Amino acid sequence: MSMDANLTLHTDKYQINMMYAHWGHGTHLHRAVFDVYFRKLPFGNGFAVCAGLERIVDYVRNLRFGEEELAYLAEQEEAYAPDFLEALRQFKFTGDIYAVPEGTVVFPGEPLIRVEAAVMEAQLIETAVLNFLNYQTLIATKAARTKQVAPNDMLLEFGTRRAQEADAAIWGARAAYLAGFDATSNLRAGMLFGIPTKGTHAHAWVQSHDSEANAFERYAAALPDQVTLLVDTYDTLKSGLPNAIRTARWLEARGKRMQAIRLDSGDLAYLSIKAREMLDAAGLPYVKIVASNDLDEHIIFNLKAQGARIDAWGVGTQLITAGDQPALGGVYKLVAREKDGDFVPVIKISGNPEKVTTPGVKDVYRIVNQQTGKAEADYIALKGETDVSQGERIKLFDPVHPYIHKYVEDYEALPLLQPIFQGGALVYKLPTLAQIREYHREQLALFWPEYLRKLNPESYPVDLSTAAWELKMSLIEQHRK
Ligand SMILES: Nc1ncnc2c1ncn2[C@@H]1O[C@H](COP(=O)(O)OP(=O)(O)OP(=O)(O)O)[C@@H](O)[C@H]1O
Ligand SMILES: O=P(O)(O)OC[C@H]1O[C@H](OP(=O)(O)OP(=O)(O)O)[C@H](O)[C@@H]1O
Ligand SMILES: O=C(O)c1cccnc1
Repeated sequence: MSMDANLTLHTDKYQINMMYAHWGHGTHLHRAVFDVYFRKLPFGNGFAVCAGLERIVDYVRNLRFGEEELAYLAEQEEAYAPDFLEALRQFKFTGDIYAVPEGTVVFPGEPLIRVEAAVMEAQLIETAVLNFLNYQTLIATKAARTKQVAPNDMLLEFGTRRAQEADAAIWGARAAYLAGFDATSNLRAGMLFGIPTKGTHAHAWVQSHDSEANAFERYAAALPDQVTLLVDTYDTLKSGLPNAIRTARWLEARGKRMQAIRLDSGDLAYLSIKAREMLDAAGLPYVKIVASNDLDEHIIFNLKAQGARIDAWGVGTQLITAGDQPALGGVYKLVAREKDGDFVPVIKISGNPEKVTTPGVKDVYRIVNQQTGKAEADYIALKGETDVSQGERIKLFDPVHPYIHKYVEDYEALPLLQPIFQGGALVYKLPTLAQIREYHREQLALFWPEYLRKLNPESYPVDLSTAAWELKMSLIEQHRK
């Protein structure tokens, strides 16, 4: 079997089964509209950072059932009819996709992607779209939290060895970078995406020499412009620091400057403060201090509160695995379907009000106050509602407590969903990763700090238009009868 990625069968079997059943009944080309959204923010954060679109675009463009895929499907116990497999041979994505650009600050309950396509096409892509979007958005959000506690420090992504396999490592590195990390240790992520790469050395380098002093010197001799020395193999303050200081002097004598030392165990606050004193006393104020060792945003925040003198943070396991919450629960829900040539809205009812879907084909607008330049709410309107897109007075109300409301008129409505595919053709120019990173930074500036803070943030309003709300209520009512 070739491992070259044809991702077309990167889907749940039930999608193919539904496609087959639609095909058998002749409904496979009926159009359907699906929304992608998540219901709950991860990590107790006040926002999420949308990521995954670039991978989704690549996936959708390359959807094809090749011989290997078709032969495999032919073996399945479902006994799919040969004519169905022939139809799959012709398959391509011919639908429309709208999506929120990567780096956008997003909130629960709002569509991040809208797929309008033949139901067979829309169904096939559900699994992969969620797989990409959920993971990358989760890691970008975790990275944004880390960036928030160390906004002016260097953040290094070190997670590959602990990541949930290879794709997670590289796409996680990319997600971390777009949300504010400065570099990754993964060279392939660097090569594929243009992320800056950085590397120090491991304990193995020190252990593979007779002495730490000798190890440091030989490392400095080999890479004199990129010297960061790991000082904790034997005794950080008694051995690692003095040896590193000697190496820095050795480099100075050759006209070079040592970049940094790295601390990877022990009390990082205490050790960094002591190390800073020793480096400064040795006339080496330019030598920076890197720390690593199971770091996350909480430990970094704590270390800073303790006065740690750390300039750069290597963050691995907790970031790349989103250790404290390893999944985002983004869902893909049918909101409208074609019937007699028209779209009719559909709903999914649930005893849990959060799980009742919002029917209809919808757009999402970010309502930005013209006076303050800050976002006031996101506003979900039915496609074709013109008051919001034309900046007329709109009513903002809490969909859970609709009596809490206000009217706004002095606003700019920024549409969040952008056309990505139209009739199967890519119509979106993918931004560069540098542009996404910059855009993400600008996004944060749109929000009041109370929505962004790491602990107990205010919840940002995501509102429905009156028409969208009434449609939802009427479908709920209809199903109660
Ligand atoms: N001053 C500090 N305040 C809070 N947490 C800290 C502080 N210093 C280090 N930590 C964190 O505490 C944890 C310490 O891990 P652990 O108990 O395994 O100690 P260690 O120093 O790594 O020991 P080992 O030598 O076995 O690696 C790490 O997550 C580290 O980042
Ligand atoms: O702690 P994380 O946030 O996951 O960051 C990555 C970790 O990976 C390395 O340790 P490892 O013990 O794998 O190798 P080493 O011998 O280089 O320390 C490095 O020293 C970090 O501690
Ligand atoms: O360069 C480093 O120091 C590094 C890279 C990956 C994991 N831990 C450390």
